[in-house]
Amino acid sequence: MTIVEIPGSKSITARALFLAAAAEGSTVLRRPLLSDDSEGFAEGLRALGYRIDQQPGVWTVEGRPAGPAVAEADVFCRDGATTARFLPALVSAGRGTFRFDASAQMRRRPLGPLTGALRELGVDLTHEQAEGHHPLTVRADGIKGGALTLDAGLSSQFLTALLLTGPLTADGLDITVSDLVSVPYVEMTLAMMRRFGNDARRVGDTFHVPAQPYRATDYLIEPDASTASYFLAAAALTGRTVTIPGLGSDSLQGDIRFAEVLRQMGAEVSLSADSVTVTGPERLRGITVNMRDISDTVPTLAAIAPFGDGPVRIEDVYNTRVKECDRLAACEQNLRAMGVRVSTGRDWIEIHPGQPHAAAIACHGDHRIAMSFSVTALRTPGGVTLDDPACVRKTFPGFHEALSALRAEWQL
Ligand SMILES: O=C(O)C1=C[C@@H](OP(=O)(O)O)[C@@H](O)[C@H](O)C1
Ligand SMILES: C=C(OP(=O)(O)O)C(=O)O
Repeated sequence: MTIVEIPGSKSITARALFLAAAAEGSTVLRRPLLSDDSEGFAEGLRALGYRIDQQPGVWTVEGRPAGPAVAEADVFCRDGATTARFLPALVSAGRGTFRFDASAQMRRRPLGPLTGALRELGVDLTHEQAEGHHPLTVRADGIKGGALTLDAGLSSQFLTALLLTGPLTADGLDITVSDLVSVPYVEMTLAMMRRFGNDARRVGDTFHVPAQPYRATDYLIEPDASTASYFLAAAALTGRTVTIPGLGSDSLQGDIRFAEVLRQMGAEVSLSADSVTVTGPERLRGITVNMRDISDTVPTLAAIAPFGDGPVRIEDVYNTRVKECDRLAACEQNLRAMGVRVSTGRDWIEIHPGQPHAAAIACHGDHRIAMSFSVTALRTPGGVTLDDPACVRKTFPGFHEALSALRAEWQL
């Protein structure tokens, strides 16, 4: 049995930073993620005048319920969609002129439903180039609040940004959503808002957010369940056993359900409140699975799918086409390059059984493509080469070292 320590959750770290910045008092965050996304989020807050003390394993954030400490700022959001979507909403509830830009990759990703909603709430927001994309400028003068509608079919992060901001408005928000994807991330948002003292709740398709101030707290960040998926998949693929401590049925992260997907494929899975263990079967089974709730693990599943005894079909994942890259297209391209038969439609991918051969993998600057196909390499004679191995820094800079340690232990 191999124990793998997984770094902190990207999504929980981003929310915790937002909530701590907006809370009355000083918040202690334990075991935050150290990666490009989380560093970028913290750097963005600092540019807005928030004070964050970063010690190894412990970040302390001085909250400012009234909003940014500066009247003007320029924030670069790197590749992080949580930074690029949550921070413009945060500043909108404050006062001042704030410009946001992001990497070329992030500039391509959608923002329109969120900026449209902020405008509906009276926020003066202008896009500098393409409508609905970075760069943008917010001239903020507080938000009164009220009712609004939101299309969350491309990303749940639009809703999370508004939910997190709701308590900072004068009257609170009532947000009615359509076509919501990635529901577990919204449940995570509500659960974390509760931990910081706000009783936002969902009734049907409407989210009610009272203007109830956030209070500082002491918050322990869980290991990242999407990152865990690569190590659980590695066990499933090689017939080994991997245990991940700190991540189990009590997790706030929907992606822990990836273990259930592996169970359907024949792996032995045991889940306690705070750990998960996966043992790979003799032969993986082909399955059909809807991954709308856990779409960050689509590339992980696609990468081990050729080793099934029948086709693996992944459905209802259109929005994986607007992530760091078009992930259905990237999975299709790379599996084909390895000689695997694969087909895709608007919101699905189907992968047929076959032994992959060595190939050069096009990462498209996407950490999940790089990490997923590194797992395929464990059972690919000749392995793979990645055109951009460093792109894993977005969520797990130490990924390659961690996977090499597994290889060494398993003598692969
Ligand atoms: O809110 C979050 O922290 C996230 C929500 C999901 O995005 P979508 O809602 O765009 O699917 C997920 O893919 C992303 O990695 C993190
Ligand atoms: C989609 C992802 O990130 P982001 O927060 O940039 O959307 C991801 O980490 O897979």
